[in-house]
Amino acid sequence: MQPLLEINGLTMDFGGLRAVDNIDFNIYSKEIVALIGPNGAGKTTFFNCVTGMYRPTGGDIYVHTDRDNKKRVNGLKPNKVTELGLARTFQNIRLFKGMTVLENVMIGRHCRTHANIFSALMRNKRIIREEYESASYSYHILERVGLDVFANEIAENLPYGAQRRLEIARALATEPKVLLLDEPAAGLNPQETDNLIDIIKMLRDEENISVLLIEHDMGMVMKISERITVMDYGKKIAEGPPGEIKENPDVIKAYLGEDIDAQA
Ligand SMILES: Nc1ncnc2c1ncn2[C@@H]1O[C@H](COP(=O)(O)OP(=O)(O)OP(=O)(O)O)[C@@H](O)[C@H]1O
Repeated sequence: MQPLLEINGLTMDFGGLRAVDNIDFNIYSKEIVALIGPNGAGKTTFFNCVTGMYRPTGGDIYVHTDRDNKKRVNGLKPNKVTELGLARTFQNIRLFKGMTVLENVMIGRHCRTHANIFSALMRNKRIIREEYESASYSYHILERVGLDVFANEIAENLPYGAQRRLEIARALATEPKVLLLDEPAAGLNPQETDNLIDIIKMLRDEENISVLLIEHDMGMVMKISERITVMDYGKKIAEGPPGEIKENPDVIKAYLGEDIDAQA
């Protein structure tokens, strides 16, 4: 089976610091995979390389566009990476706070429409139709993540947990094949975390989206992941199903006595 995302020997140096060290990683259709590791292990740098925020110093990143074709992602701008089907959220919420919830999702939709500054000024028939389609598609996404009731609210007035879901909705508007979530459960209460787990599973089961998440909430990681990749000091130190990872001596050592089993 072809992976959706194929990464070989990914390496990222910041001066003398090797933040990501020769990582191989694949994600396949309809998978939920967690990327874990202690603080500073290189997880966010890995995301930044994959999504075009950083140009890796070594290795190859490919998106399989169909059965026989793959496109090299290294060095592409973030918007081009998004067009290839990779979307992400960030550790810190990055919404357009003064805009409505629906408008925030419509902005995410932009990479799938043809609007530009000139066509928007002209407001020809095609643009008006596209705007309408973008609004109704975005509203549908809000329904999927349970935010449709807030569609016309200003984003910054939403409760924190709903703002986190809105970030996911905005990423979904780009029609990703793989969704990369950077600490999606940070700051959520247990009920909100359970709700997030349901949303992620729904995306896999009903929208055929694969999800790669960085997460420190081990309870969530163990509940949701089919596979876990563990990084430490930039290297991949383990990979496997949750049951194996919990028992892996290298992983236990990397967490320096943090009892990942007890947190699960
Ligand atoms: N832009 C940068 N310039 C220089 N060093 C960086 C840069 N970004 C990250 N680093 C360093 O790279 C290493 C990996 O950082 P990274 O943020 O990727 O870790 P992480 O696993 O995501 O950590 P956390 O779980 O705390 O978010 C750290 O030593 C960090 O200080």
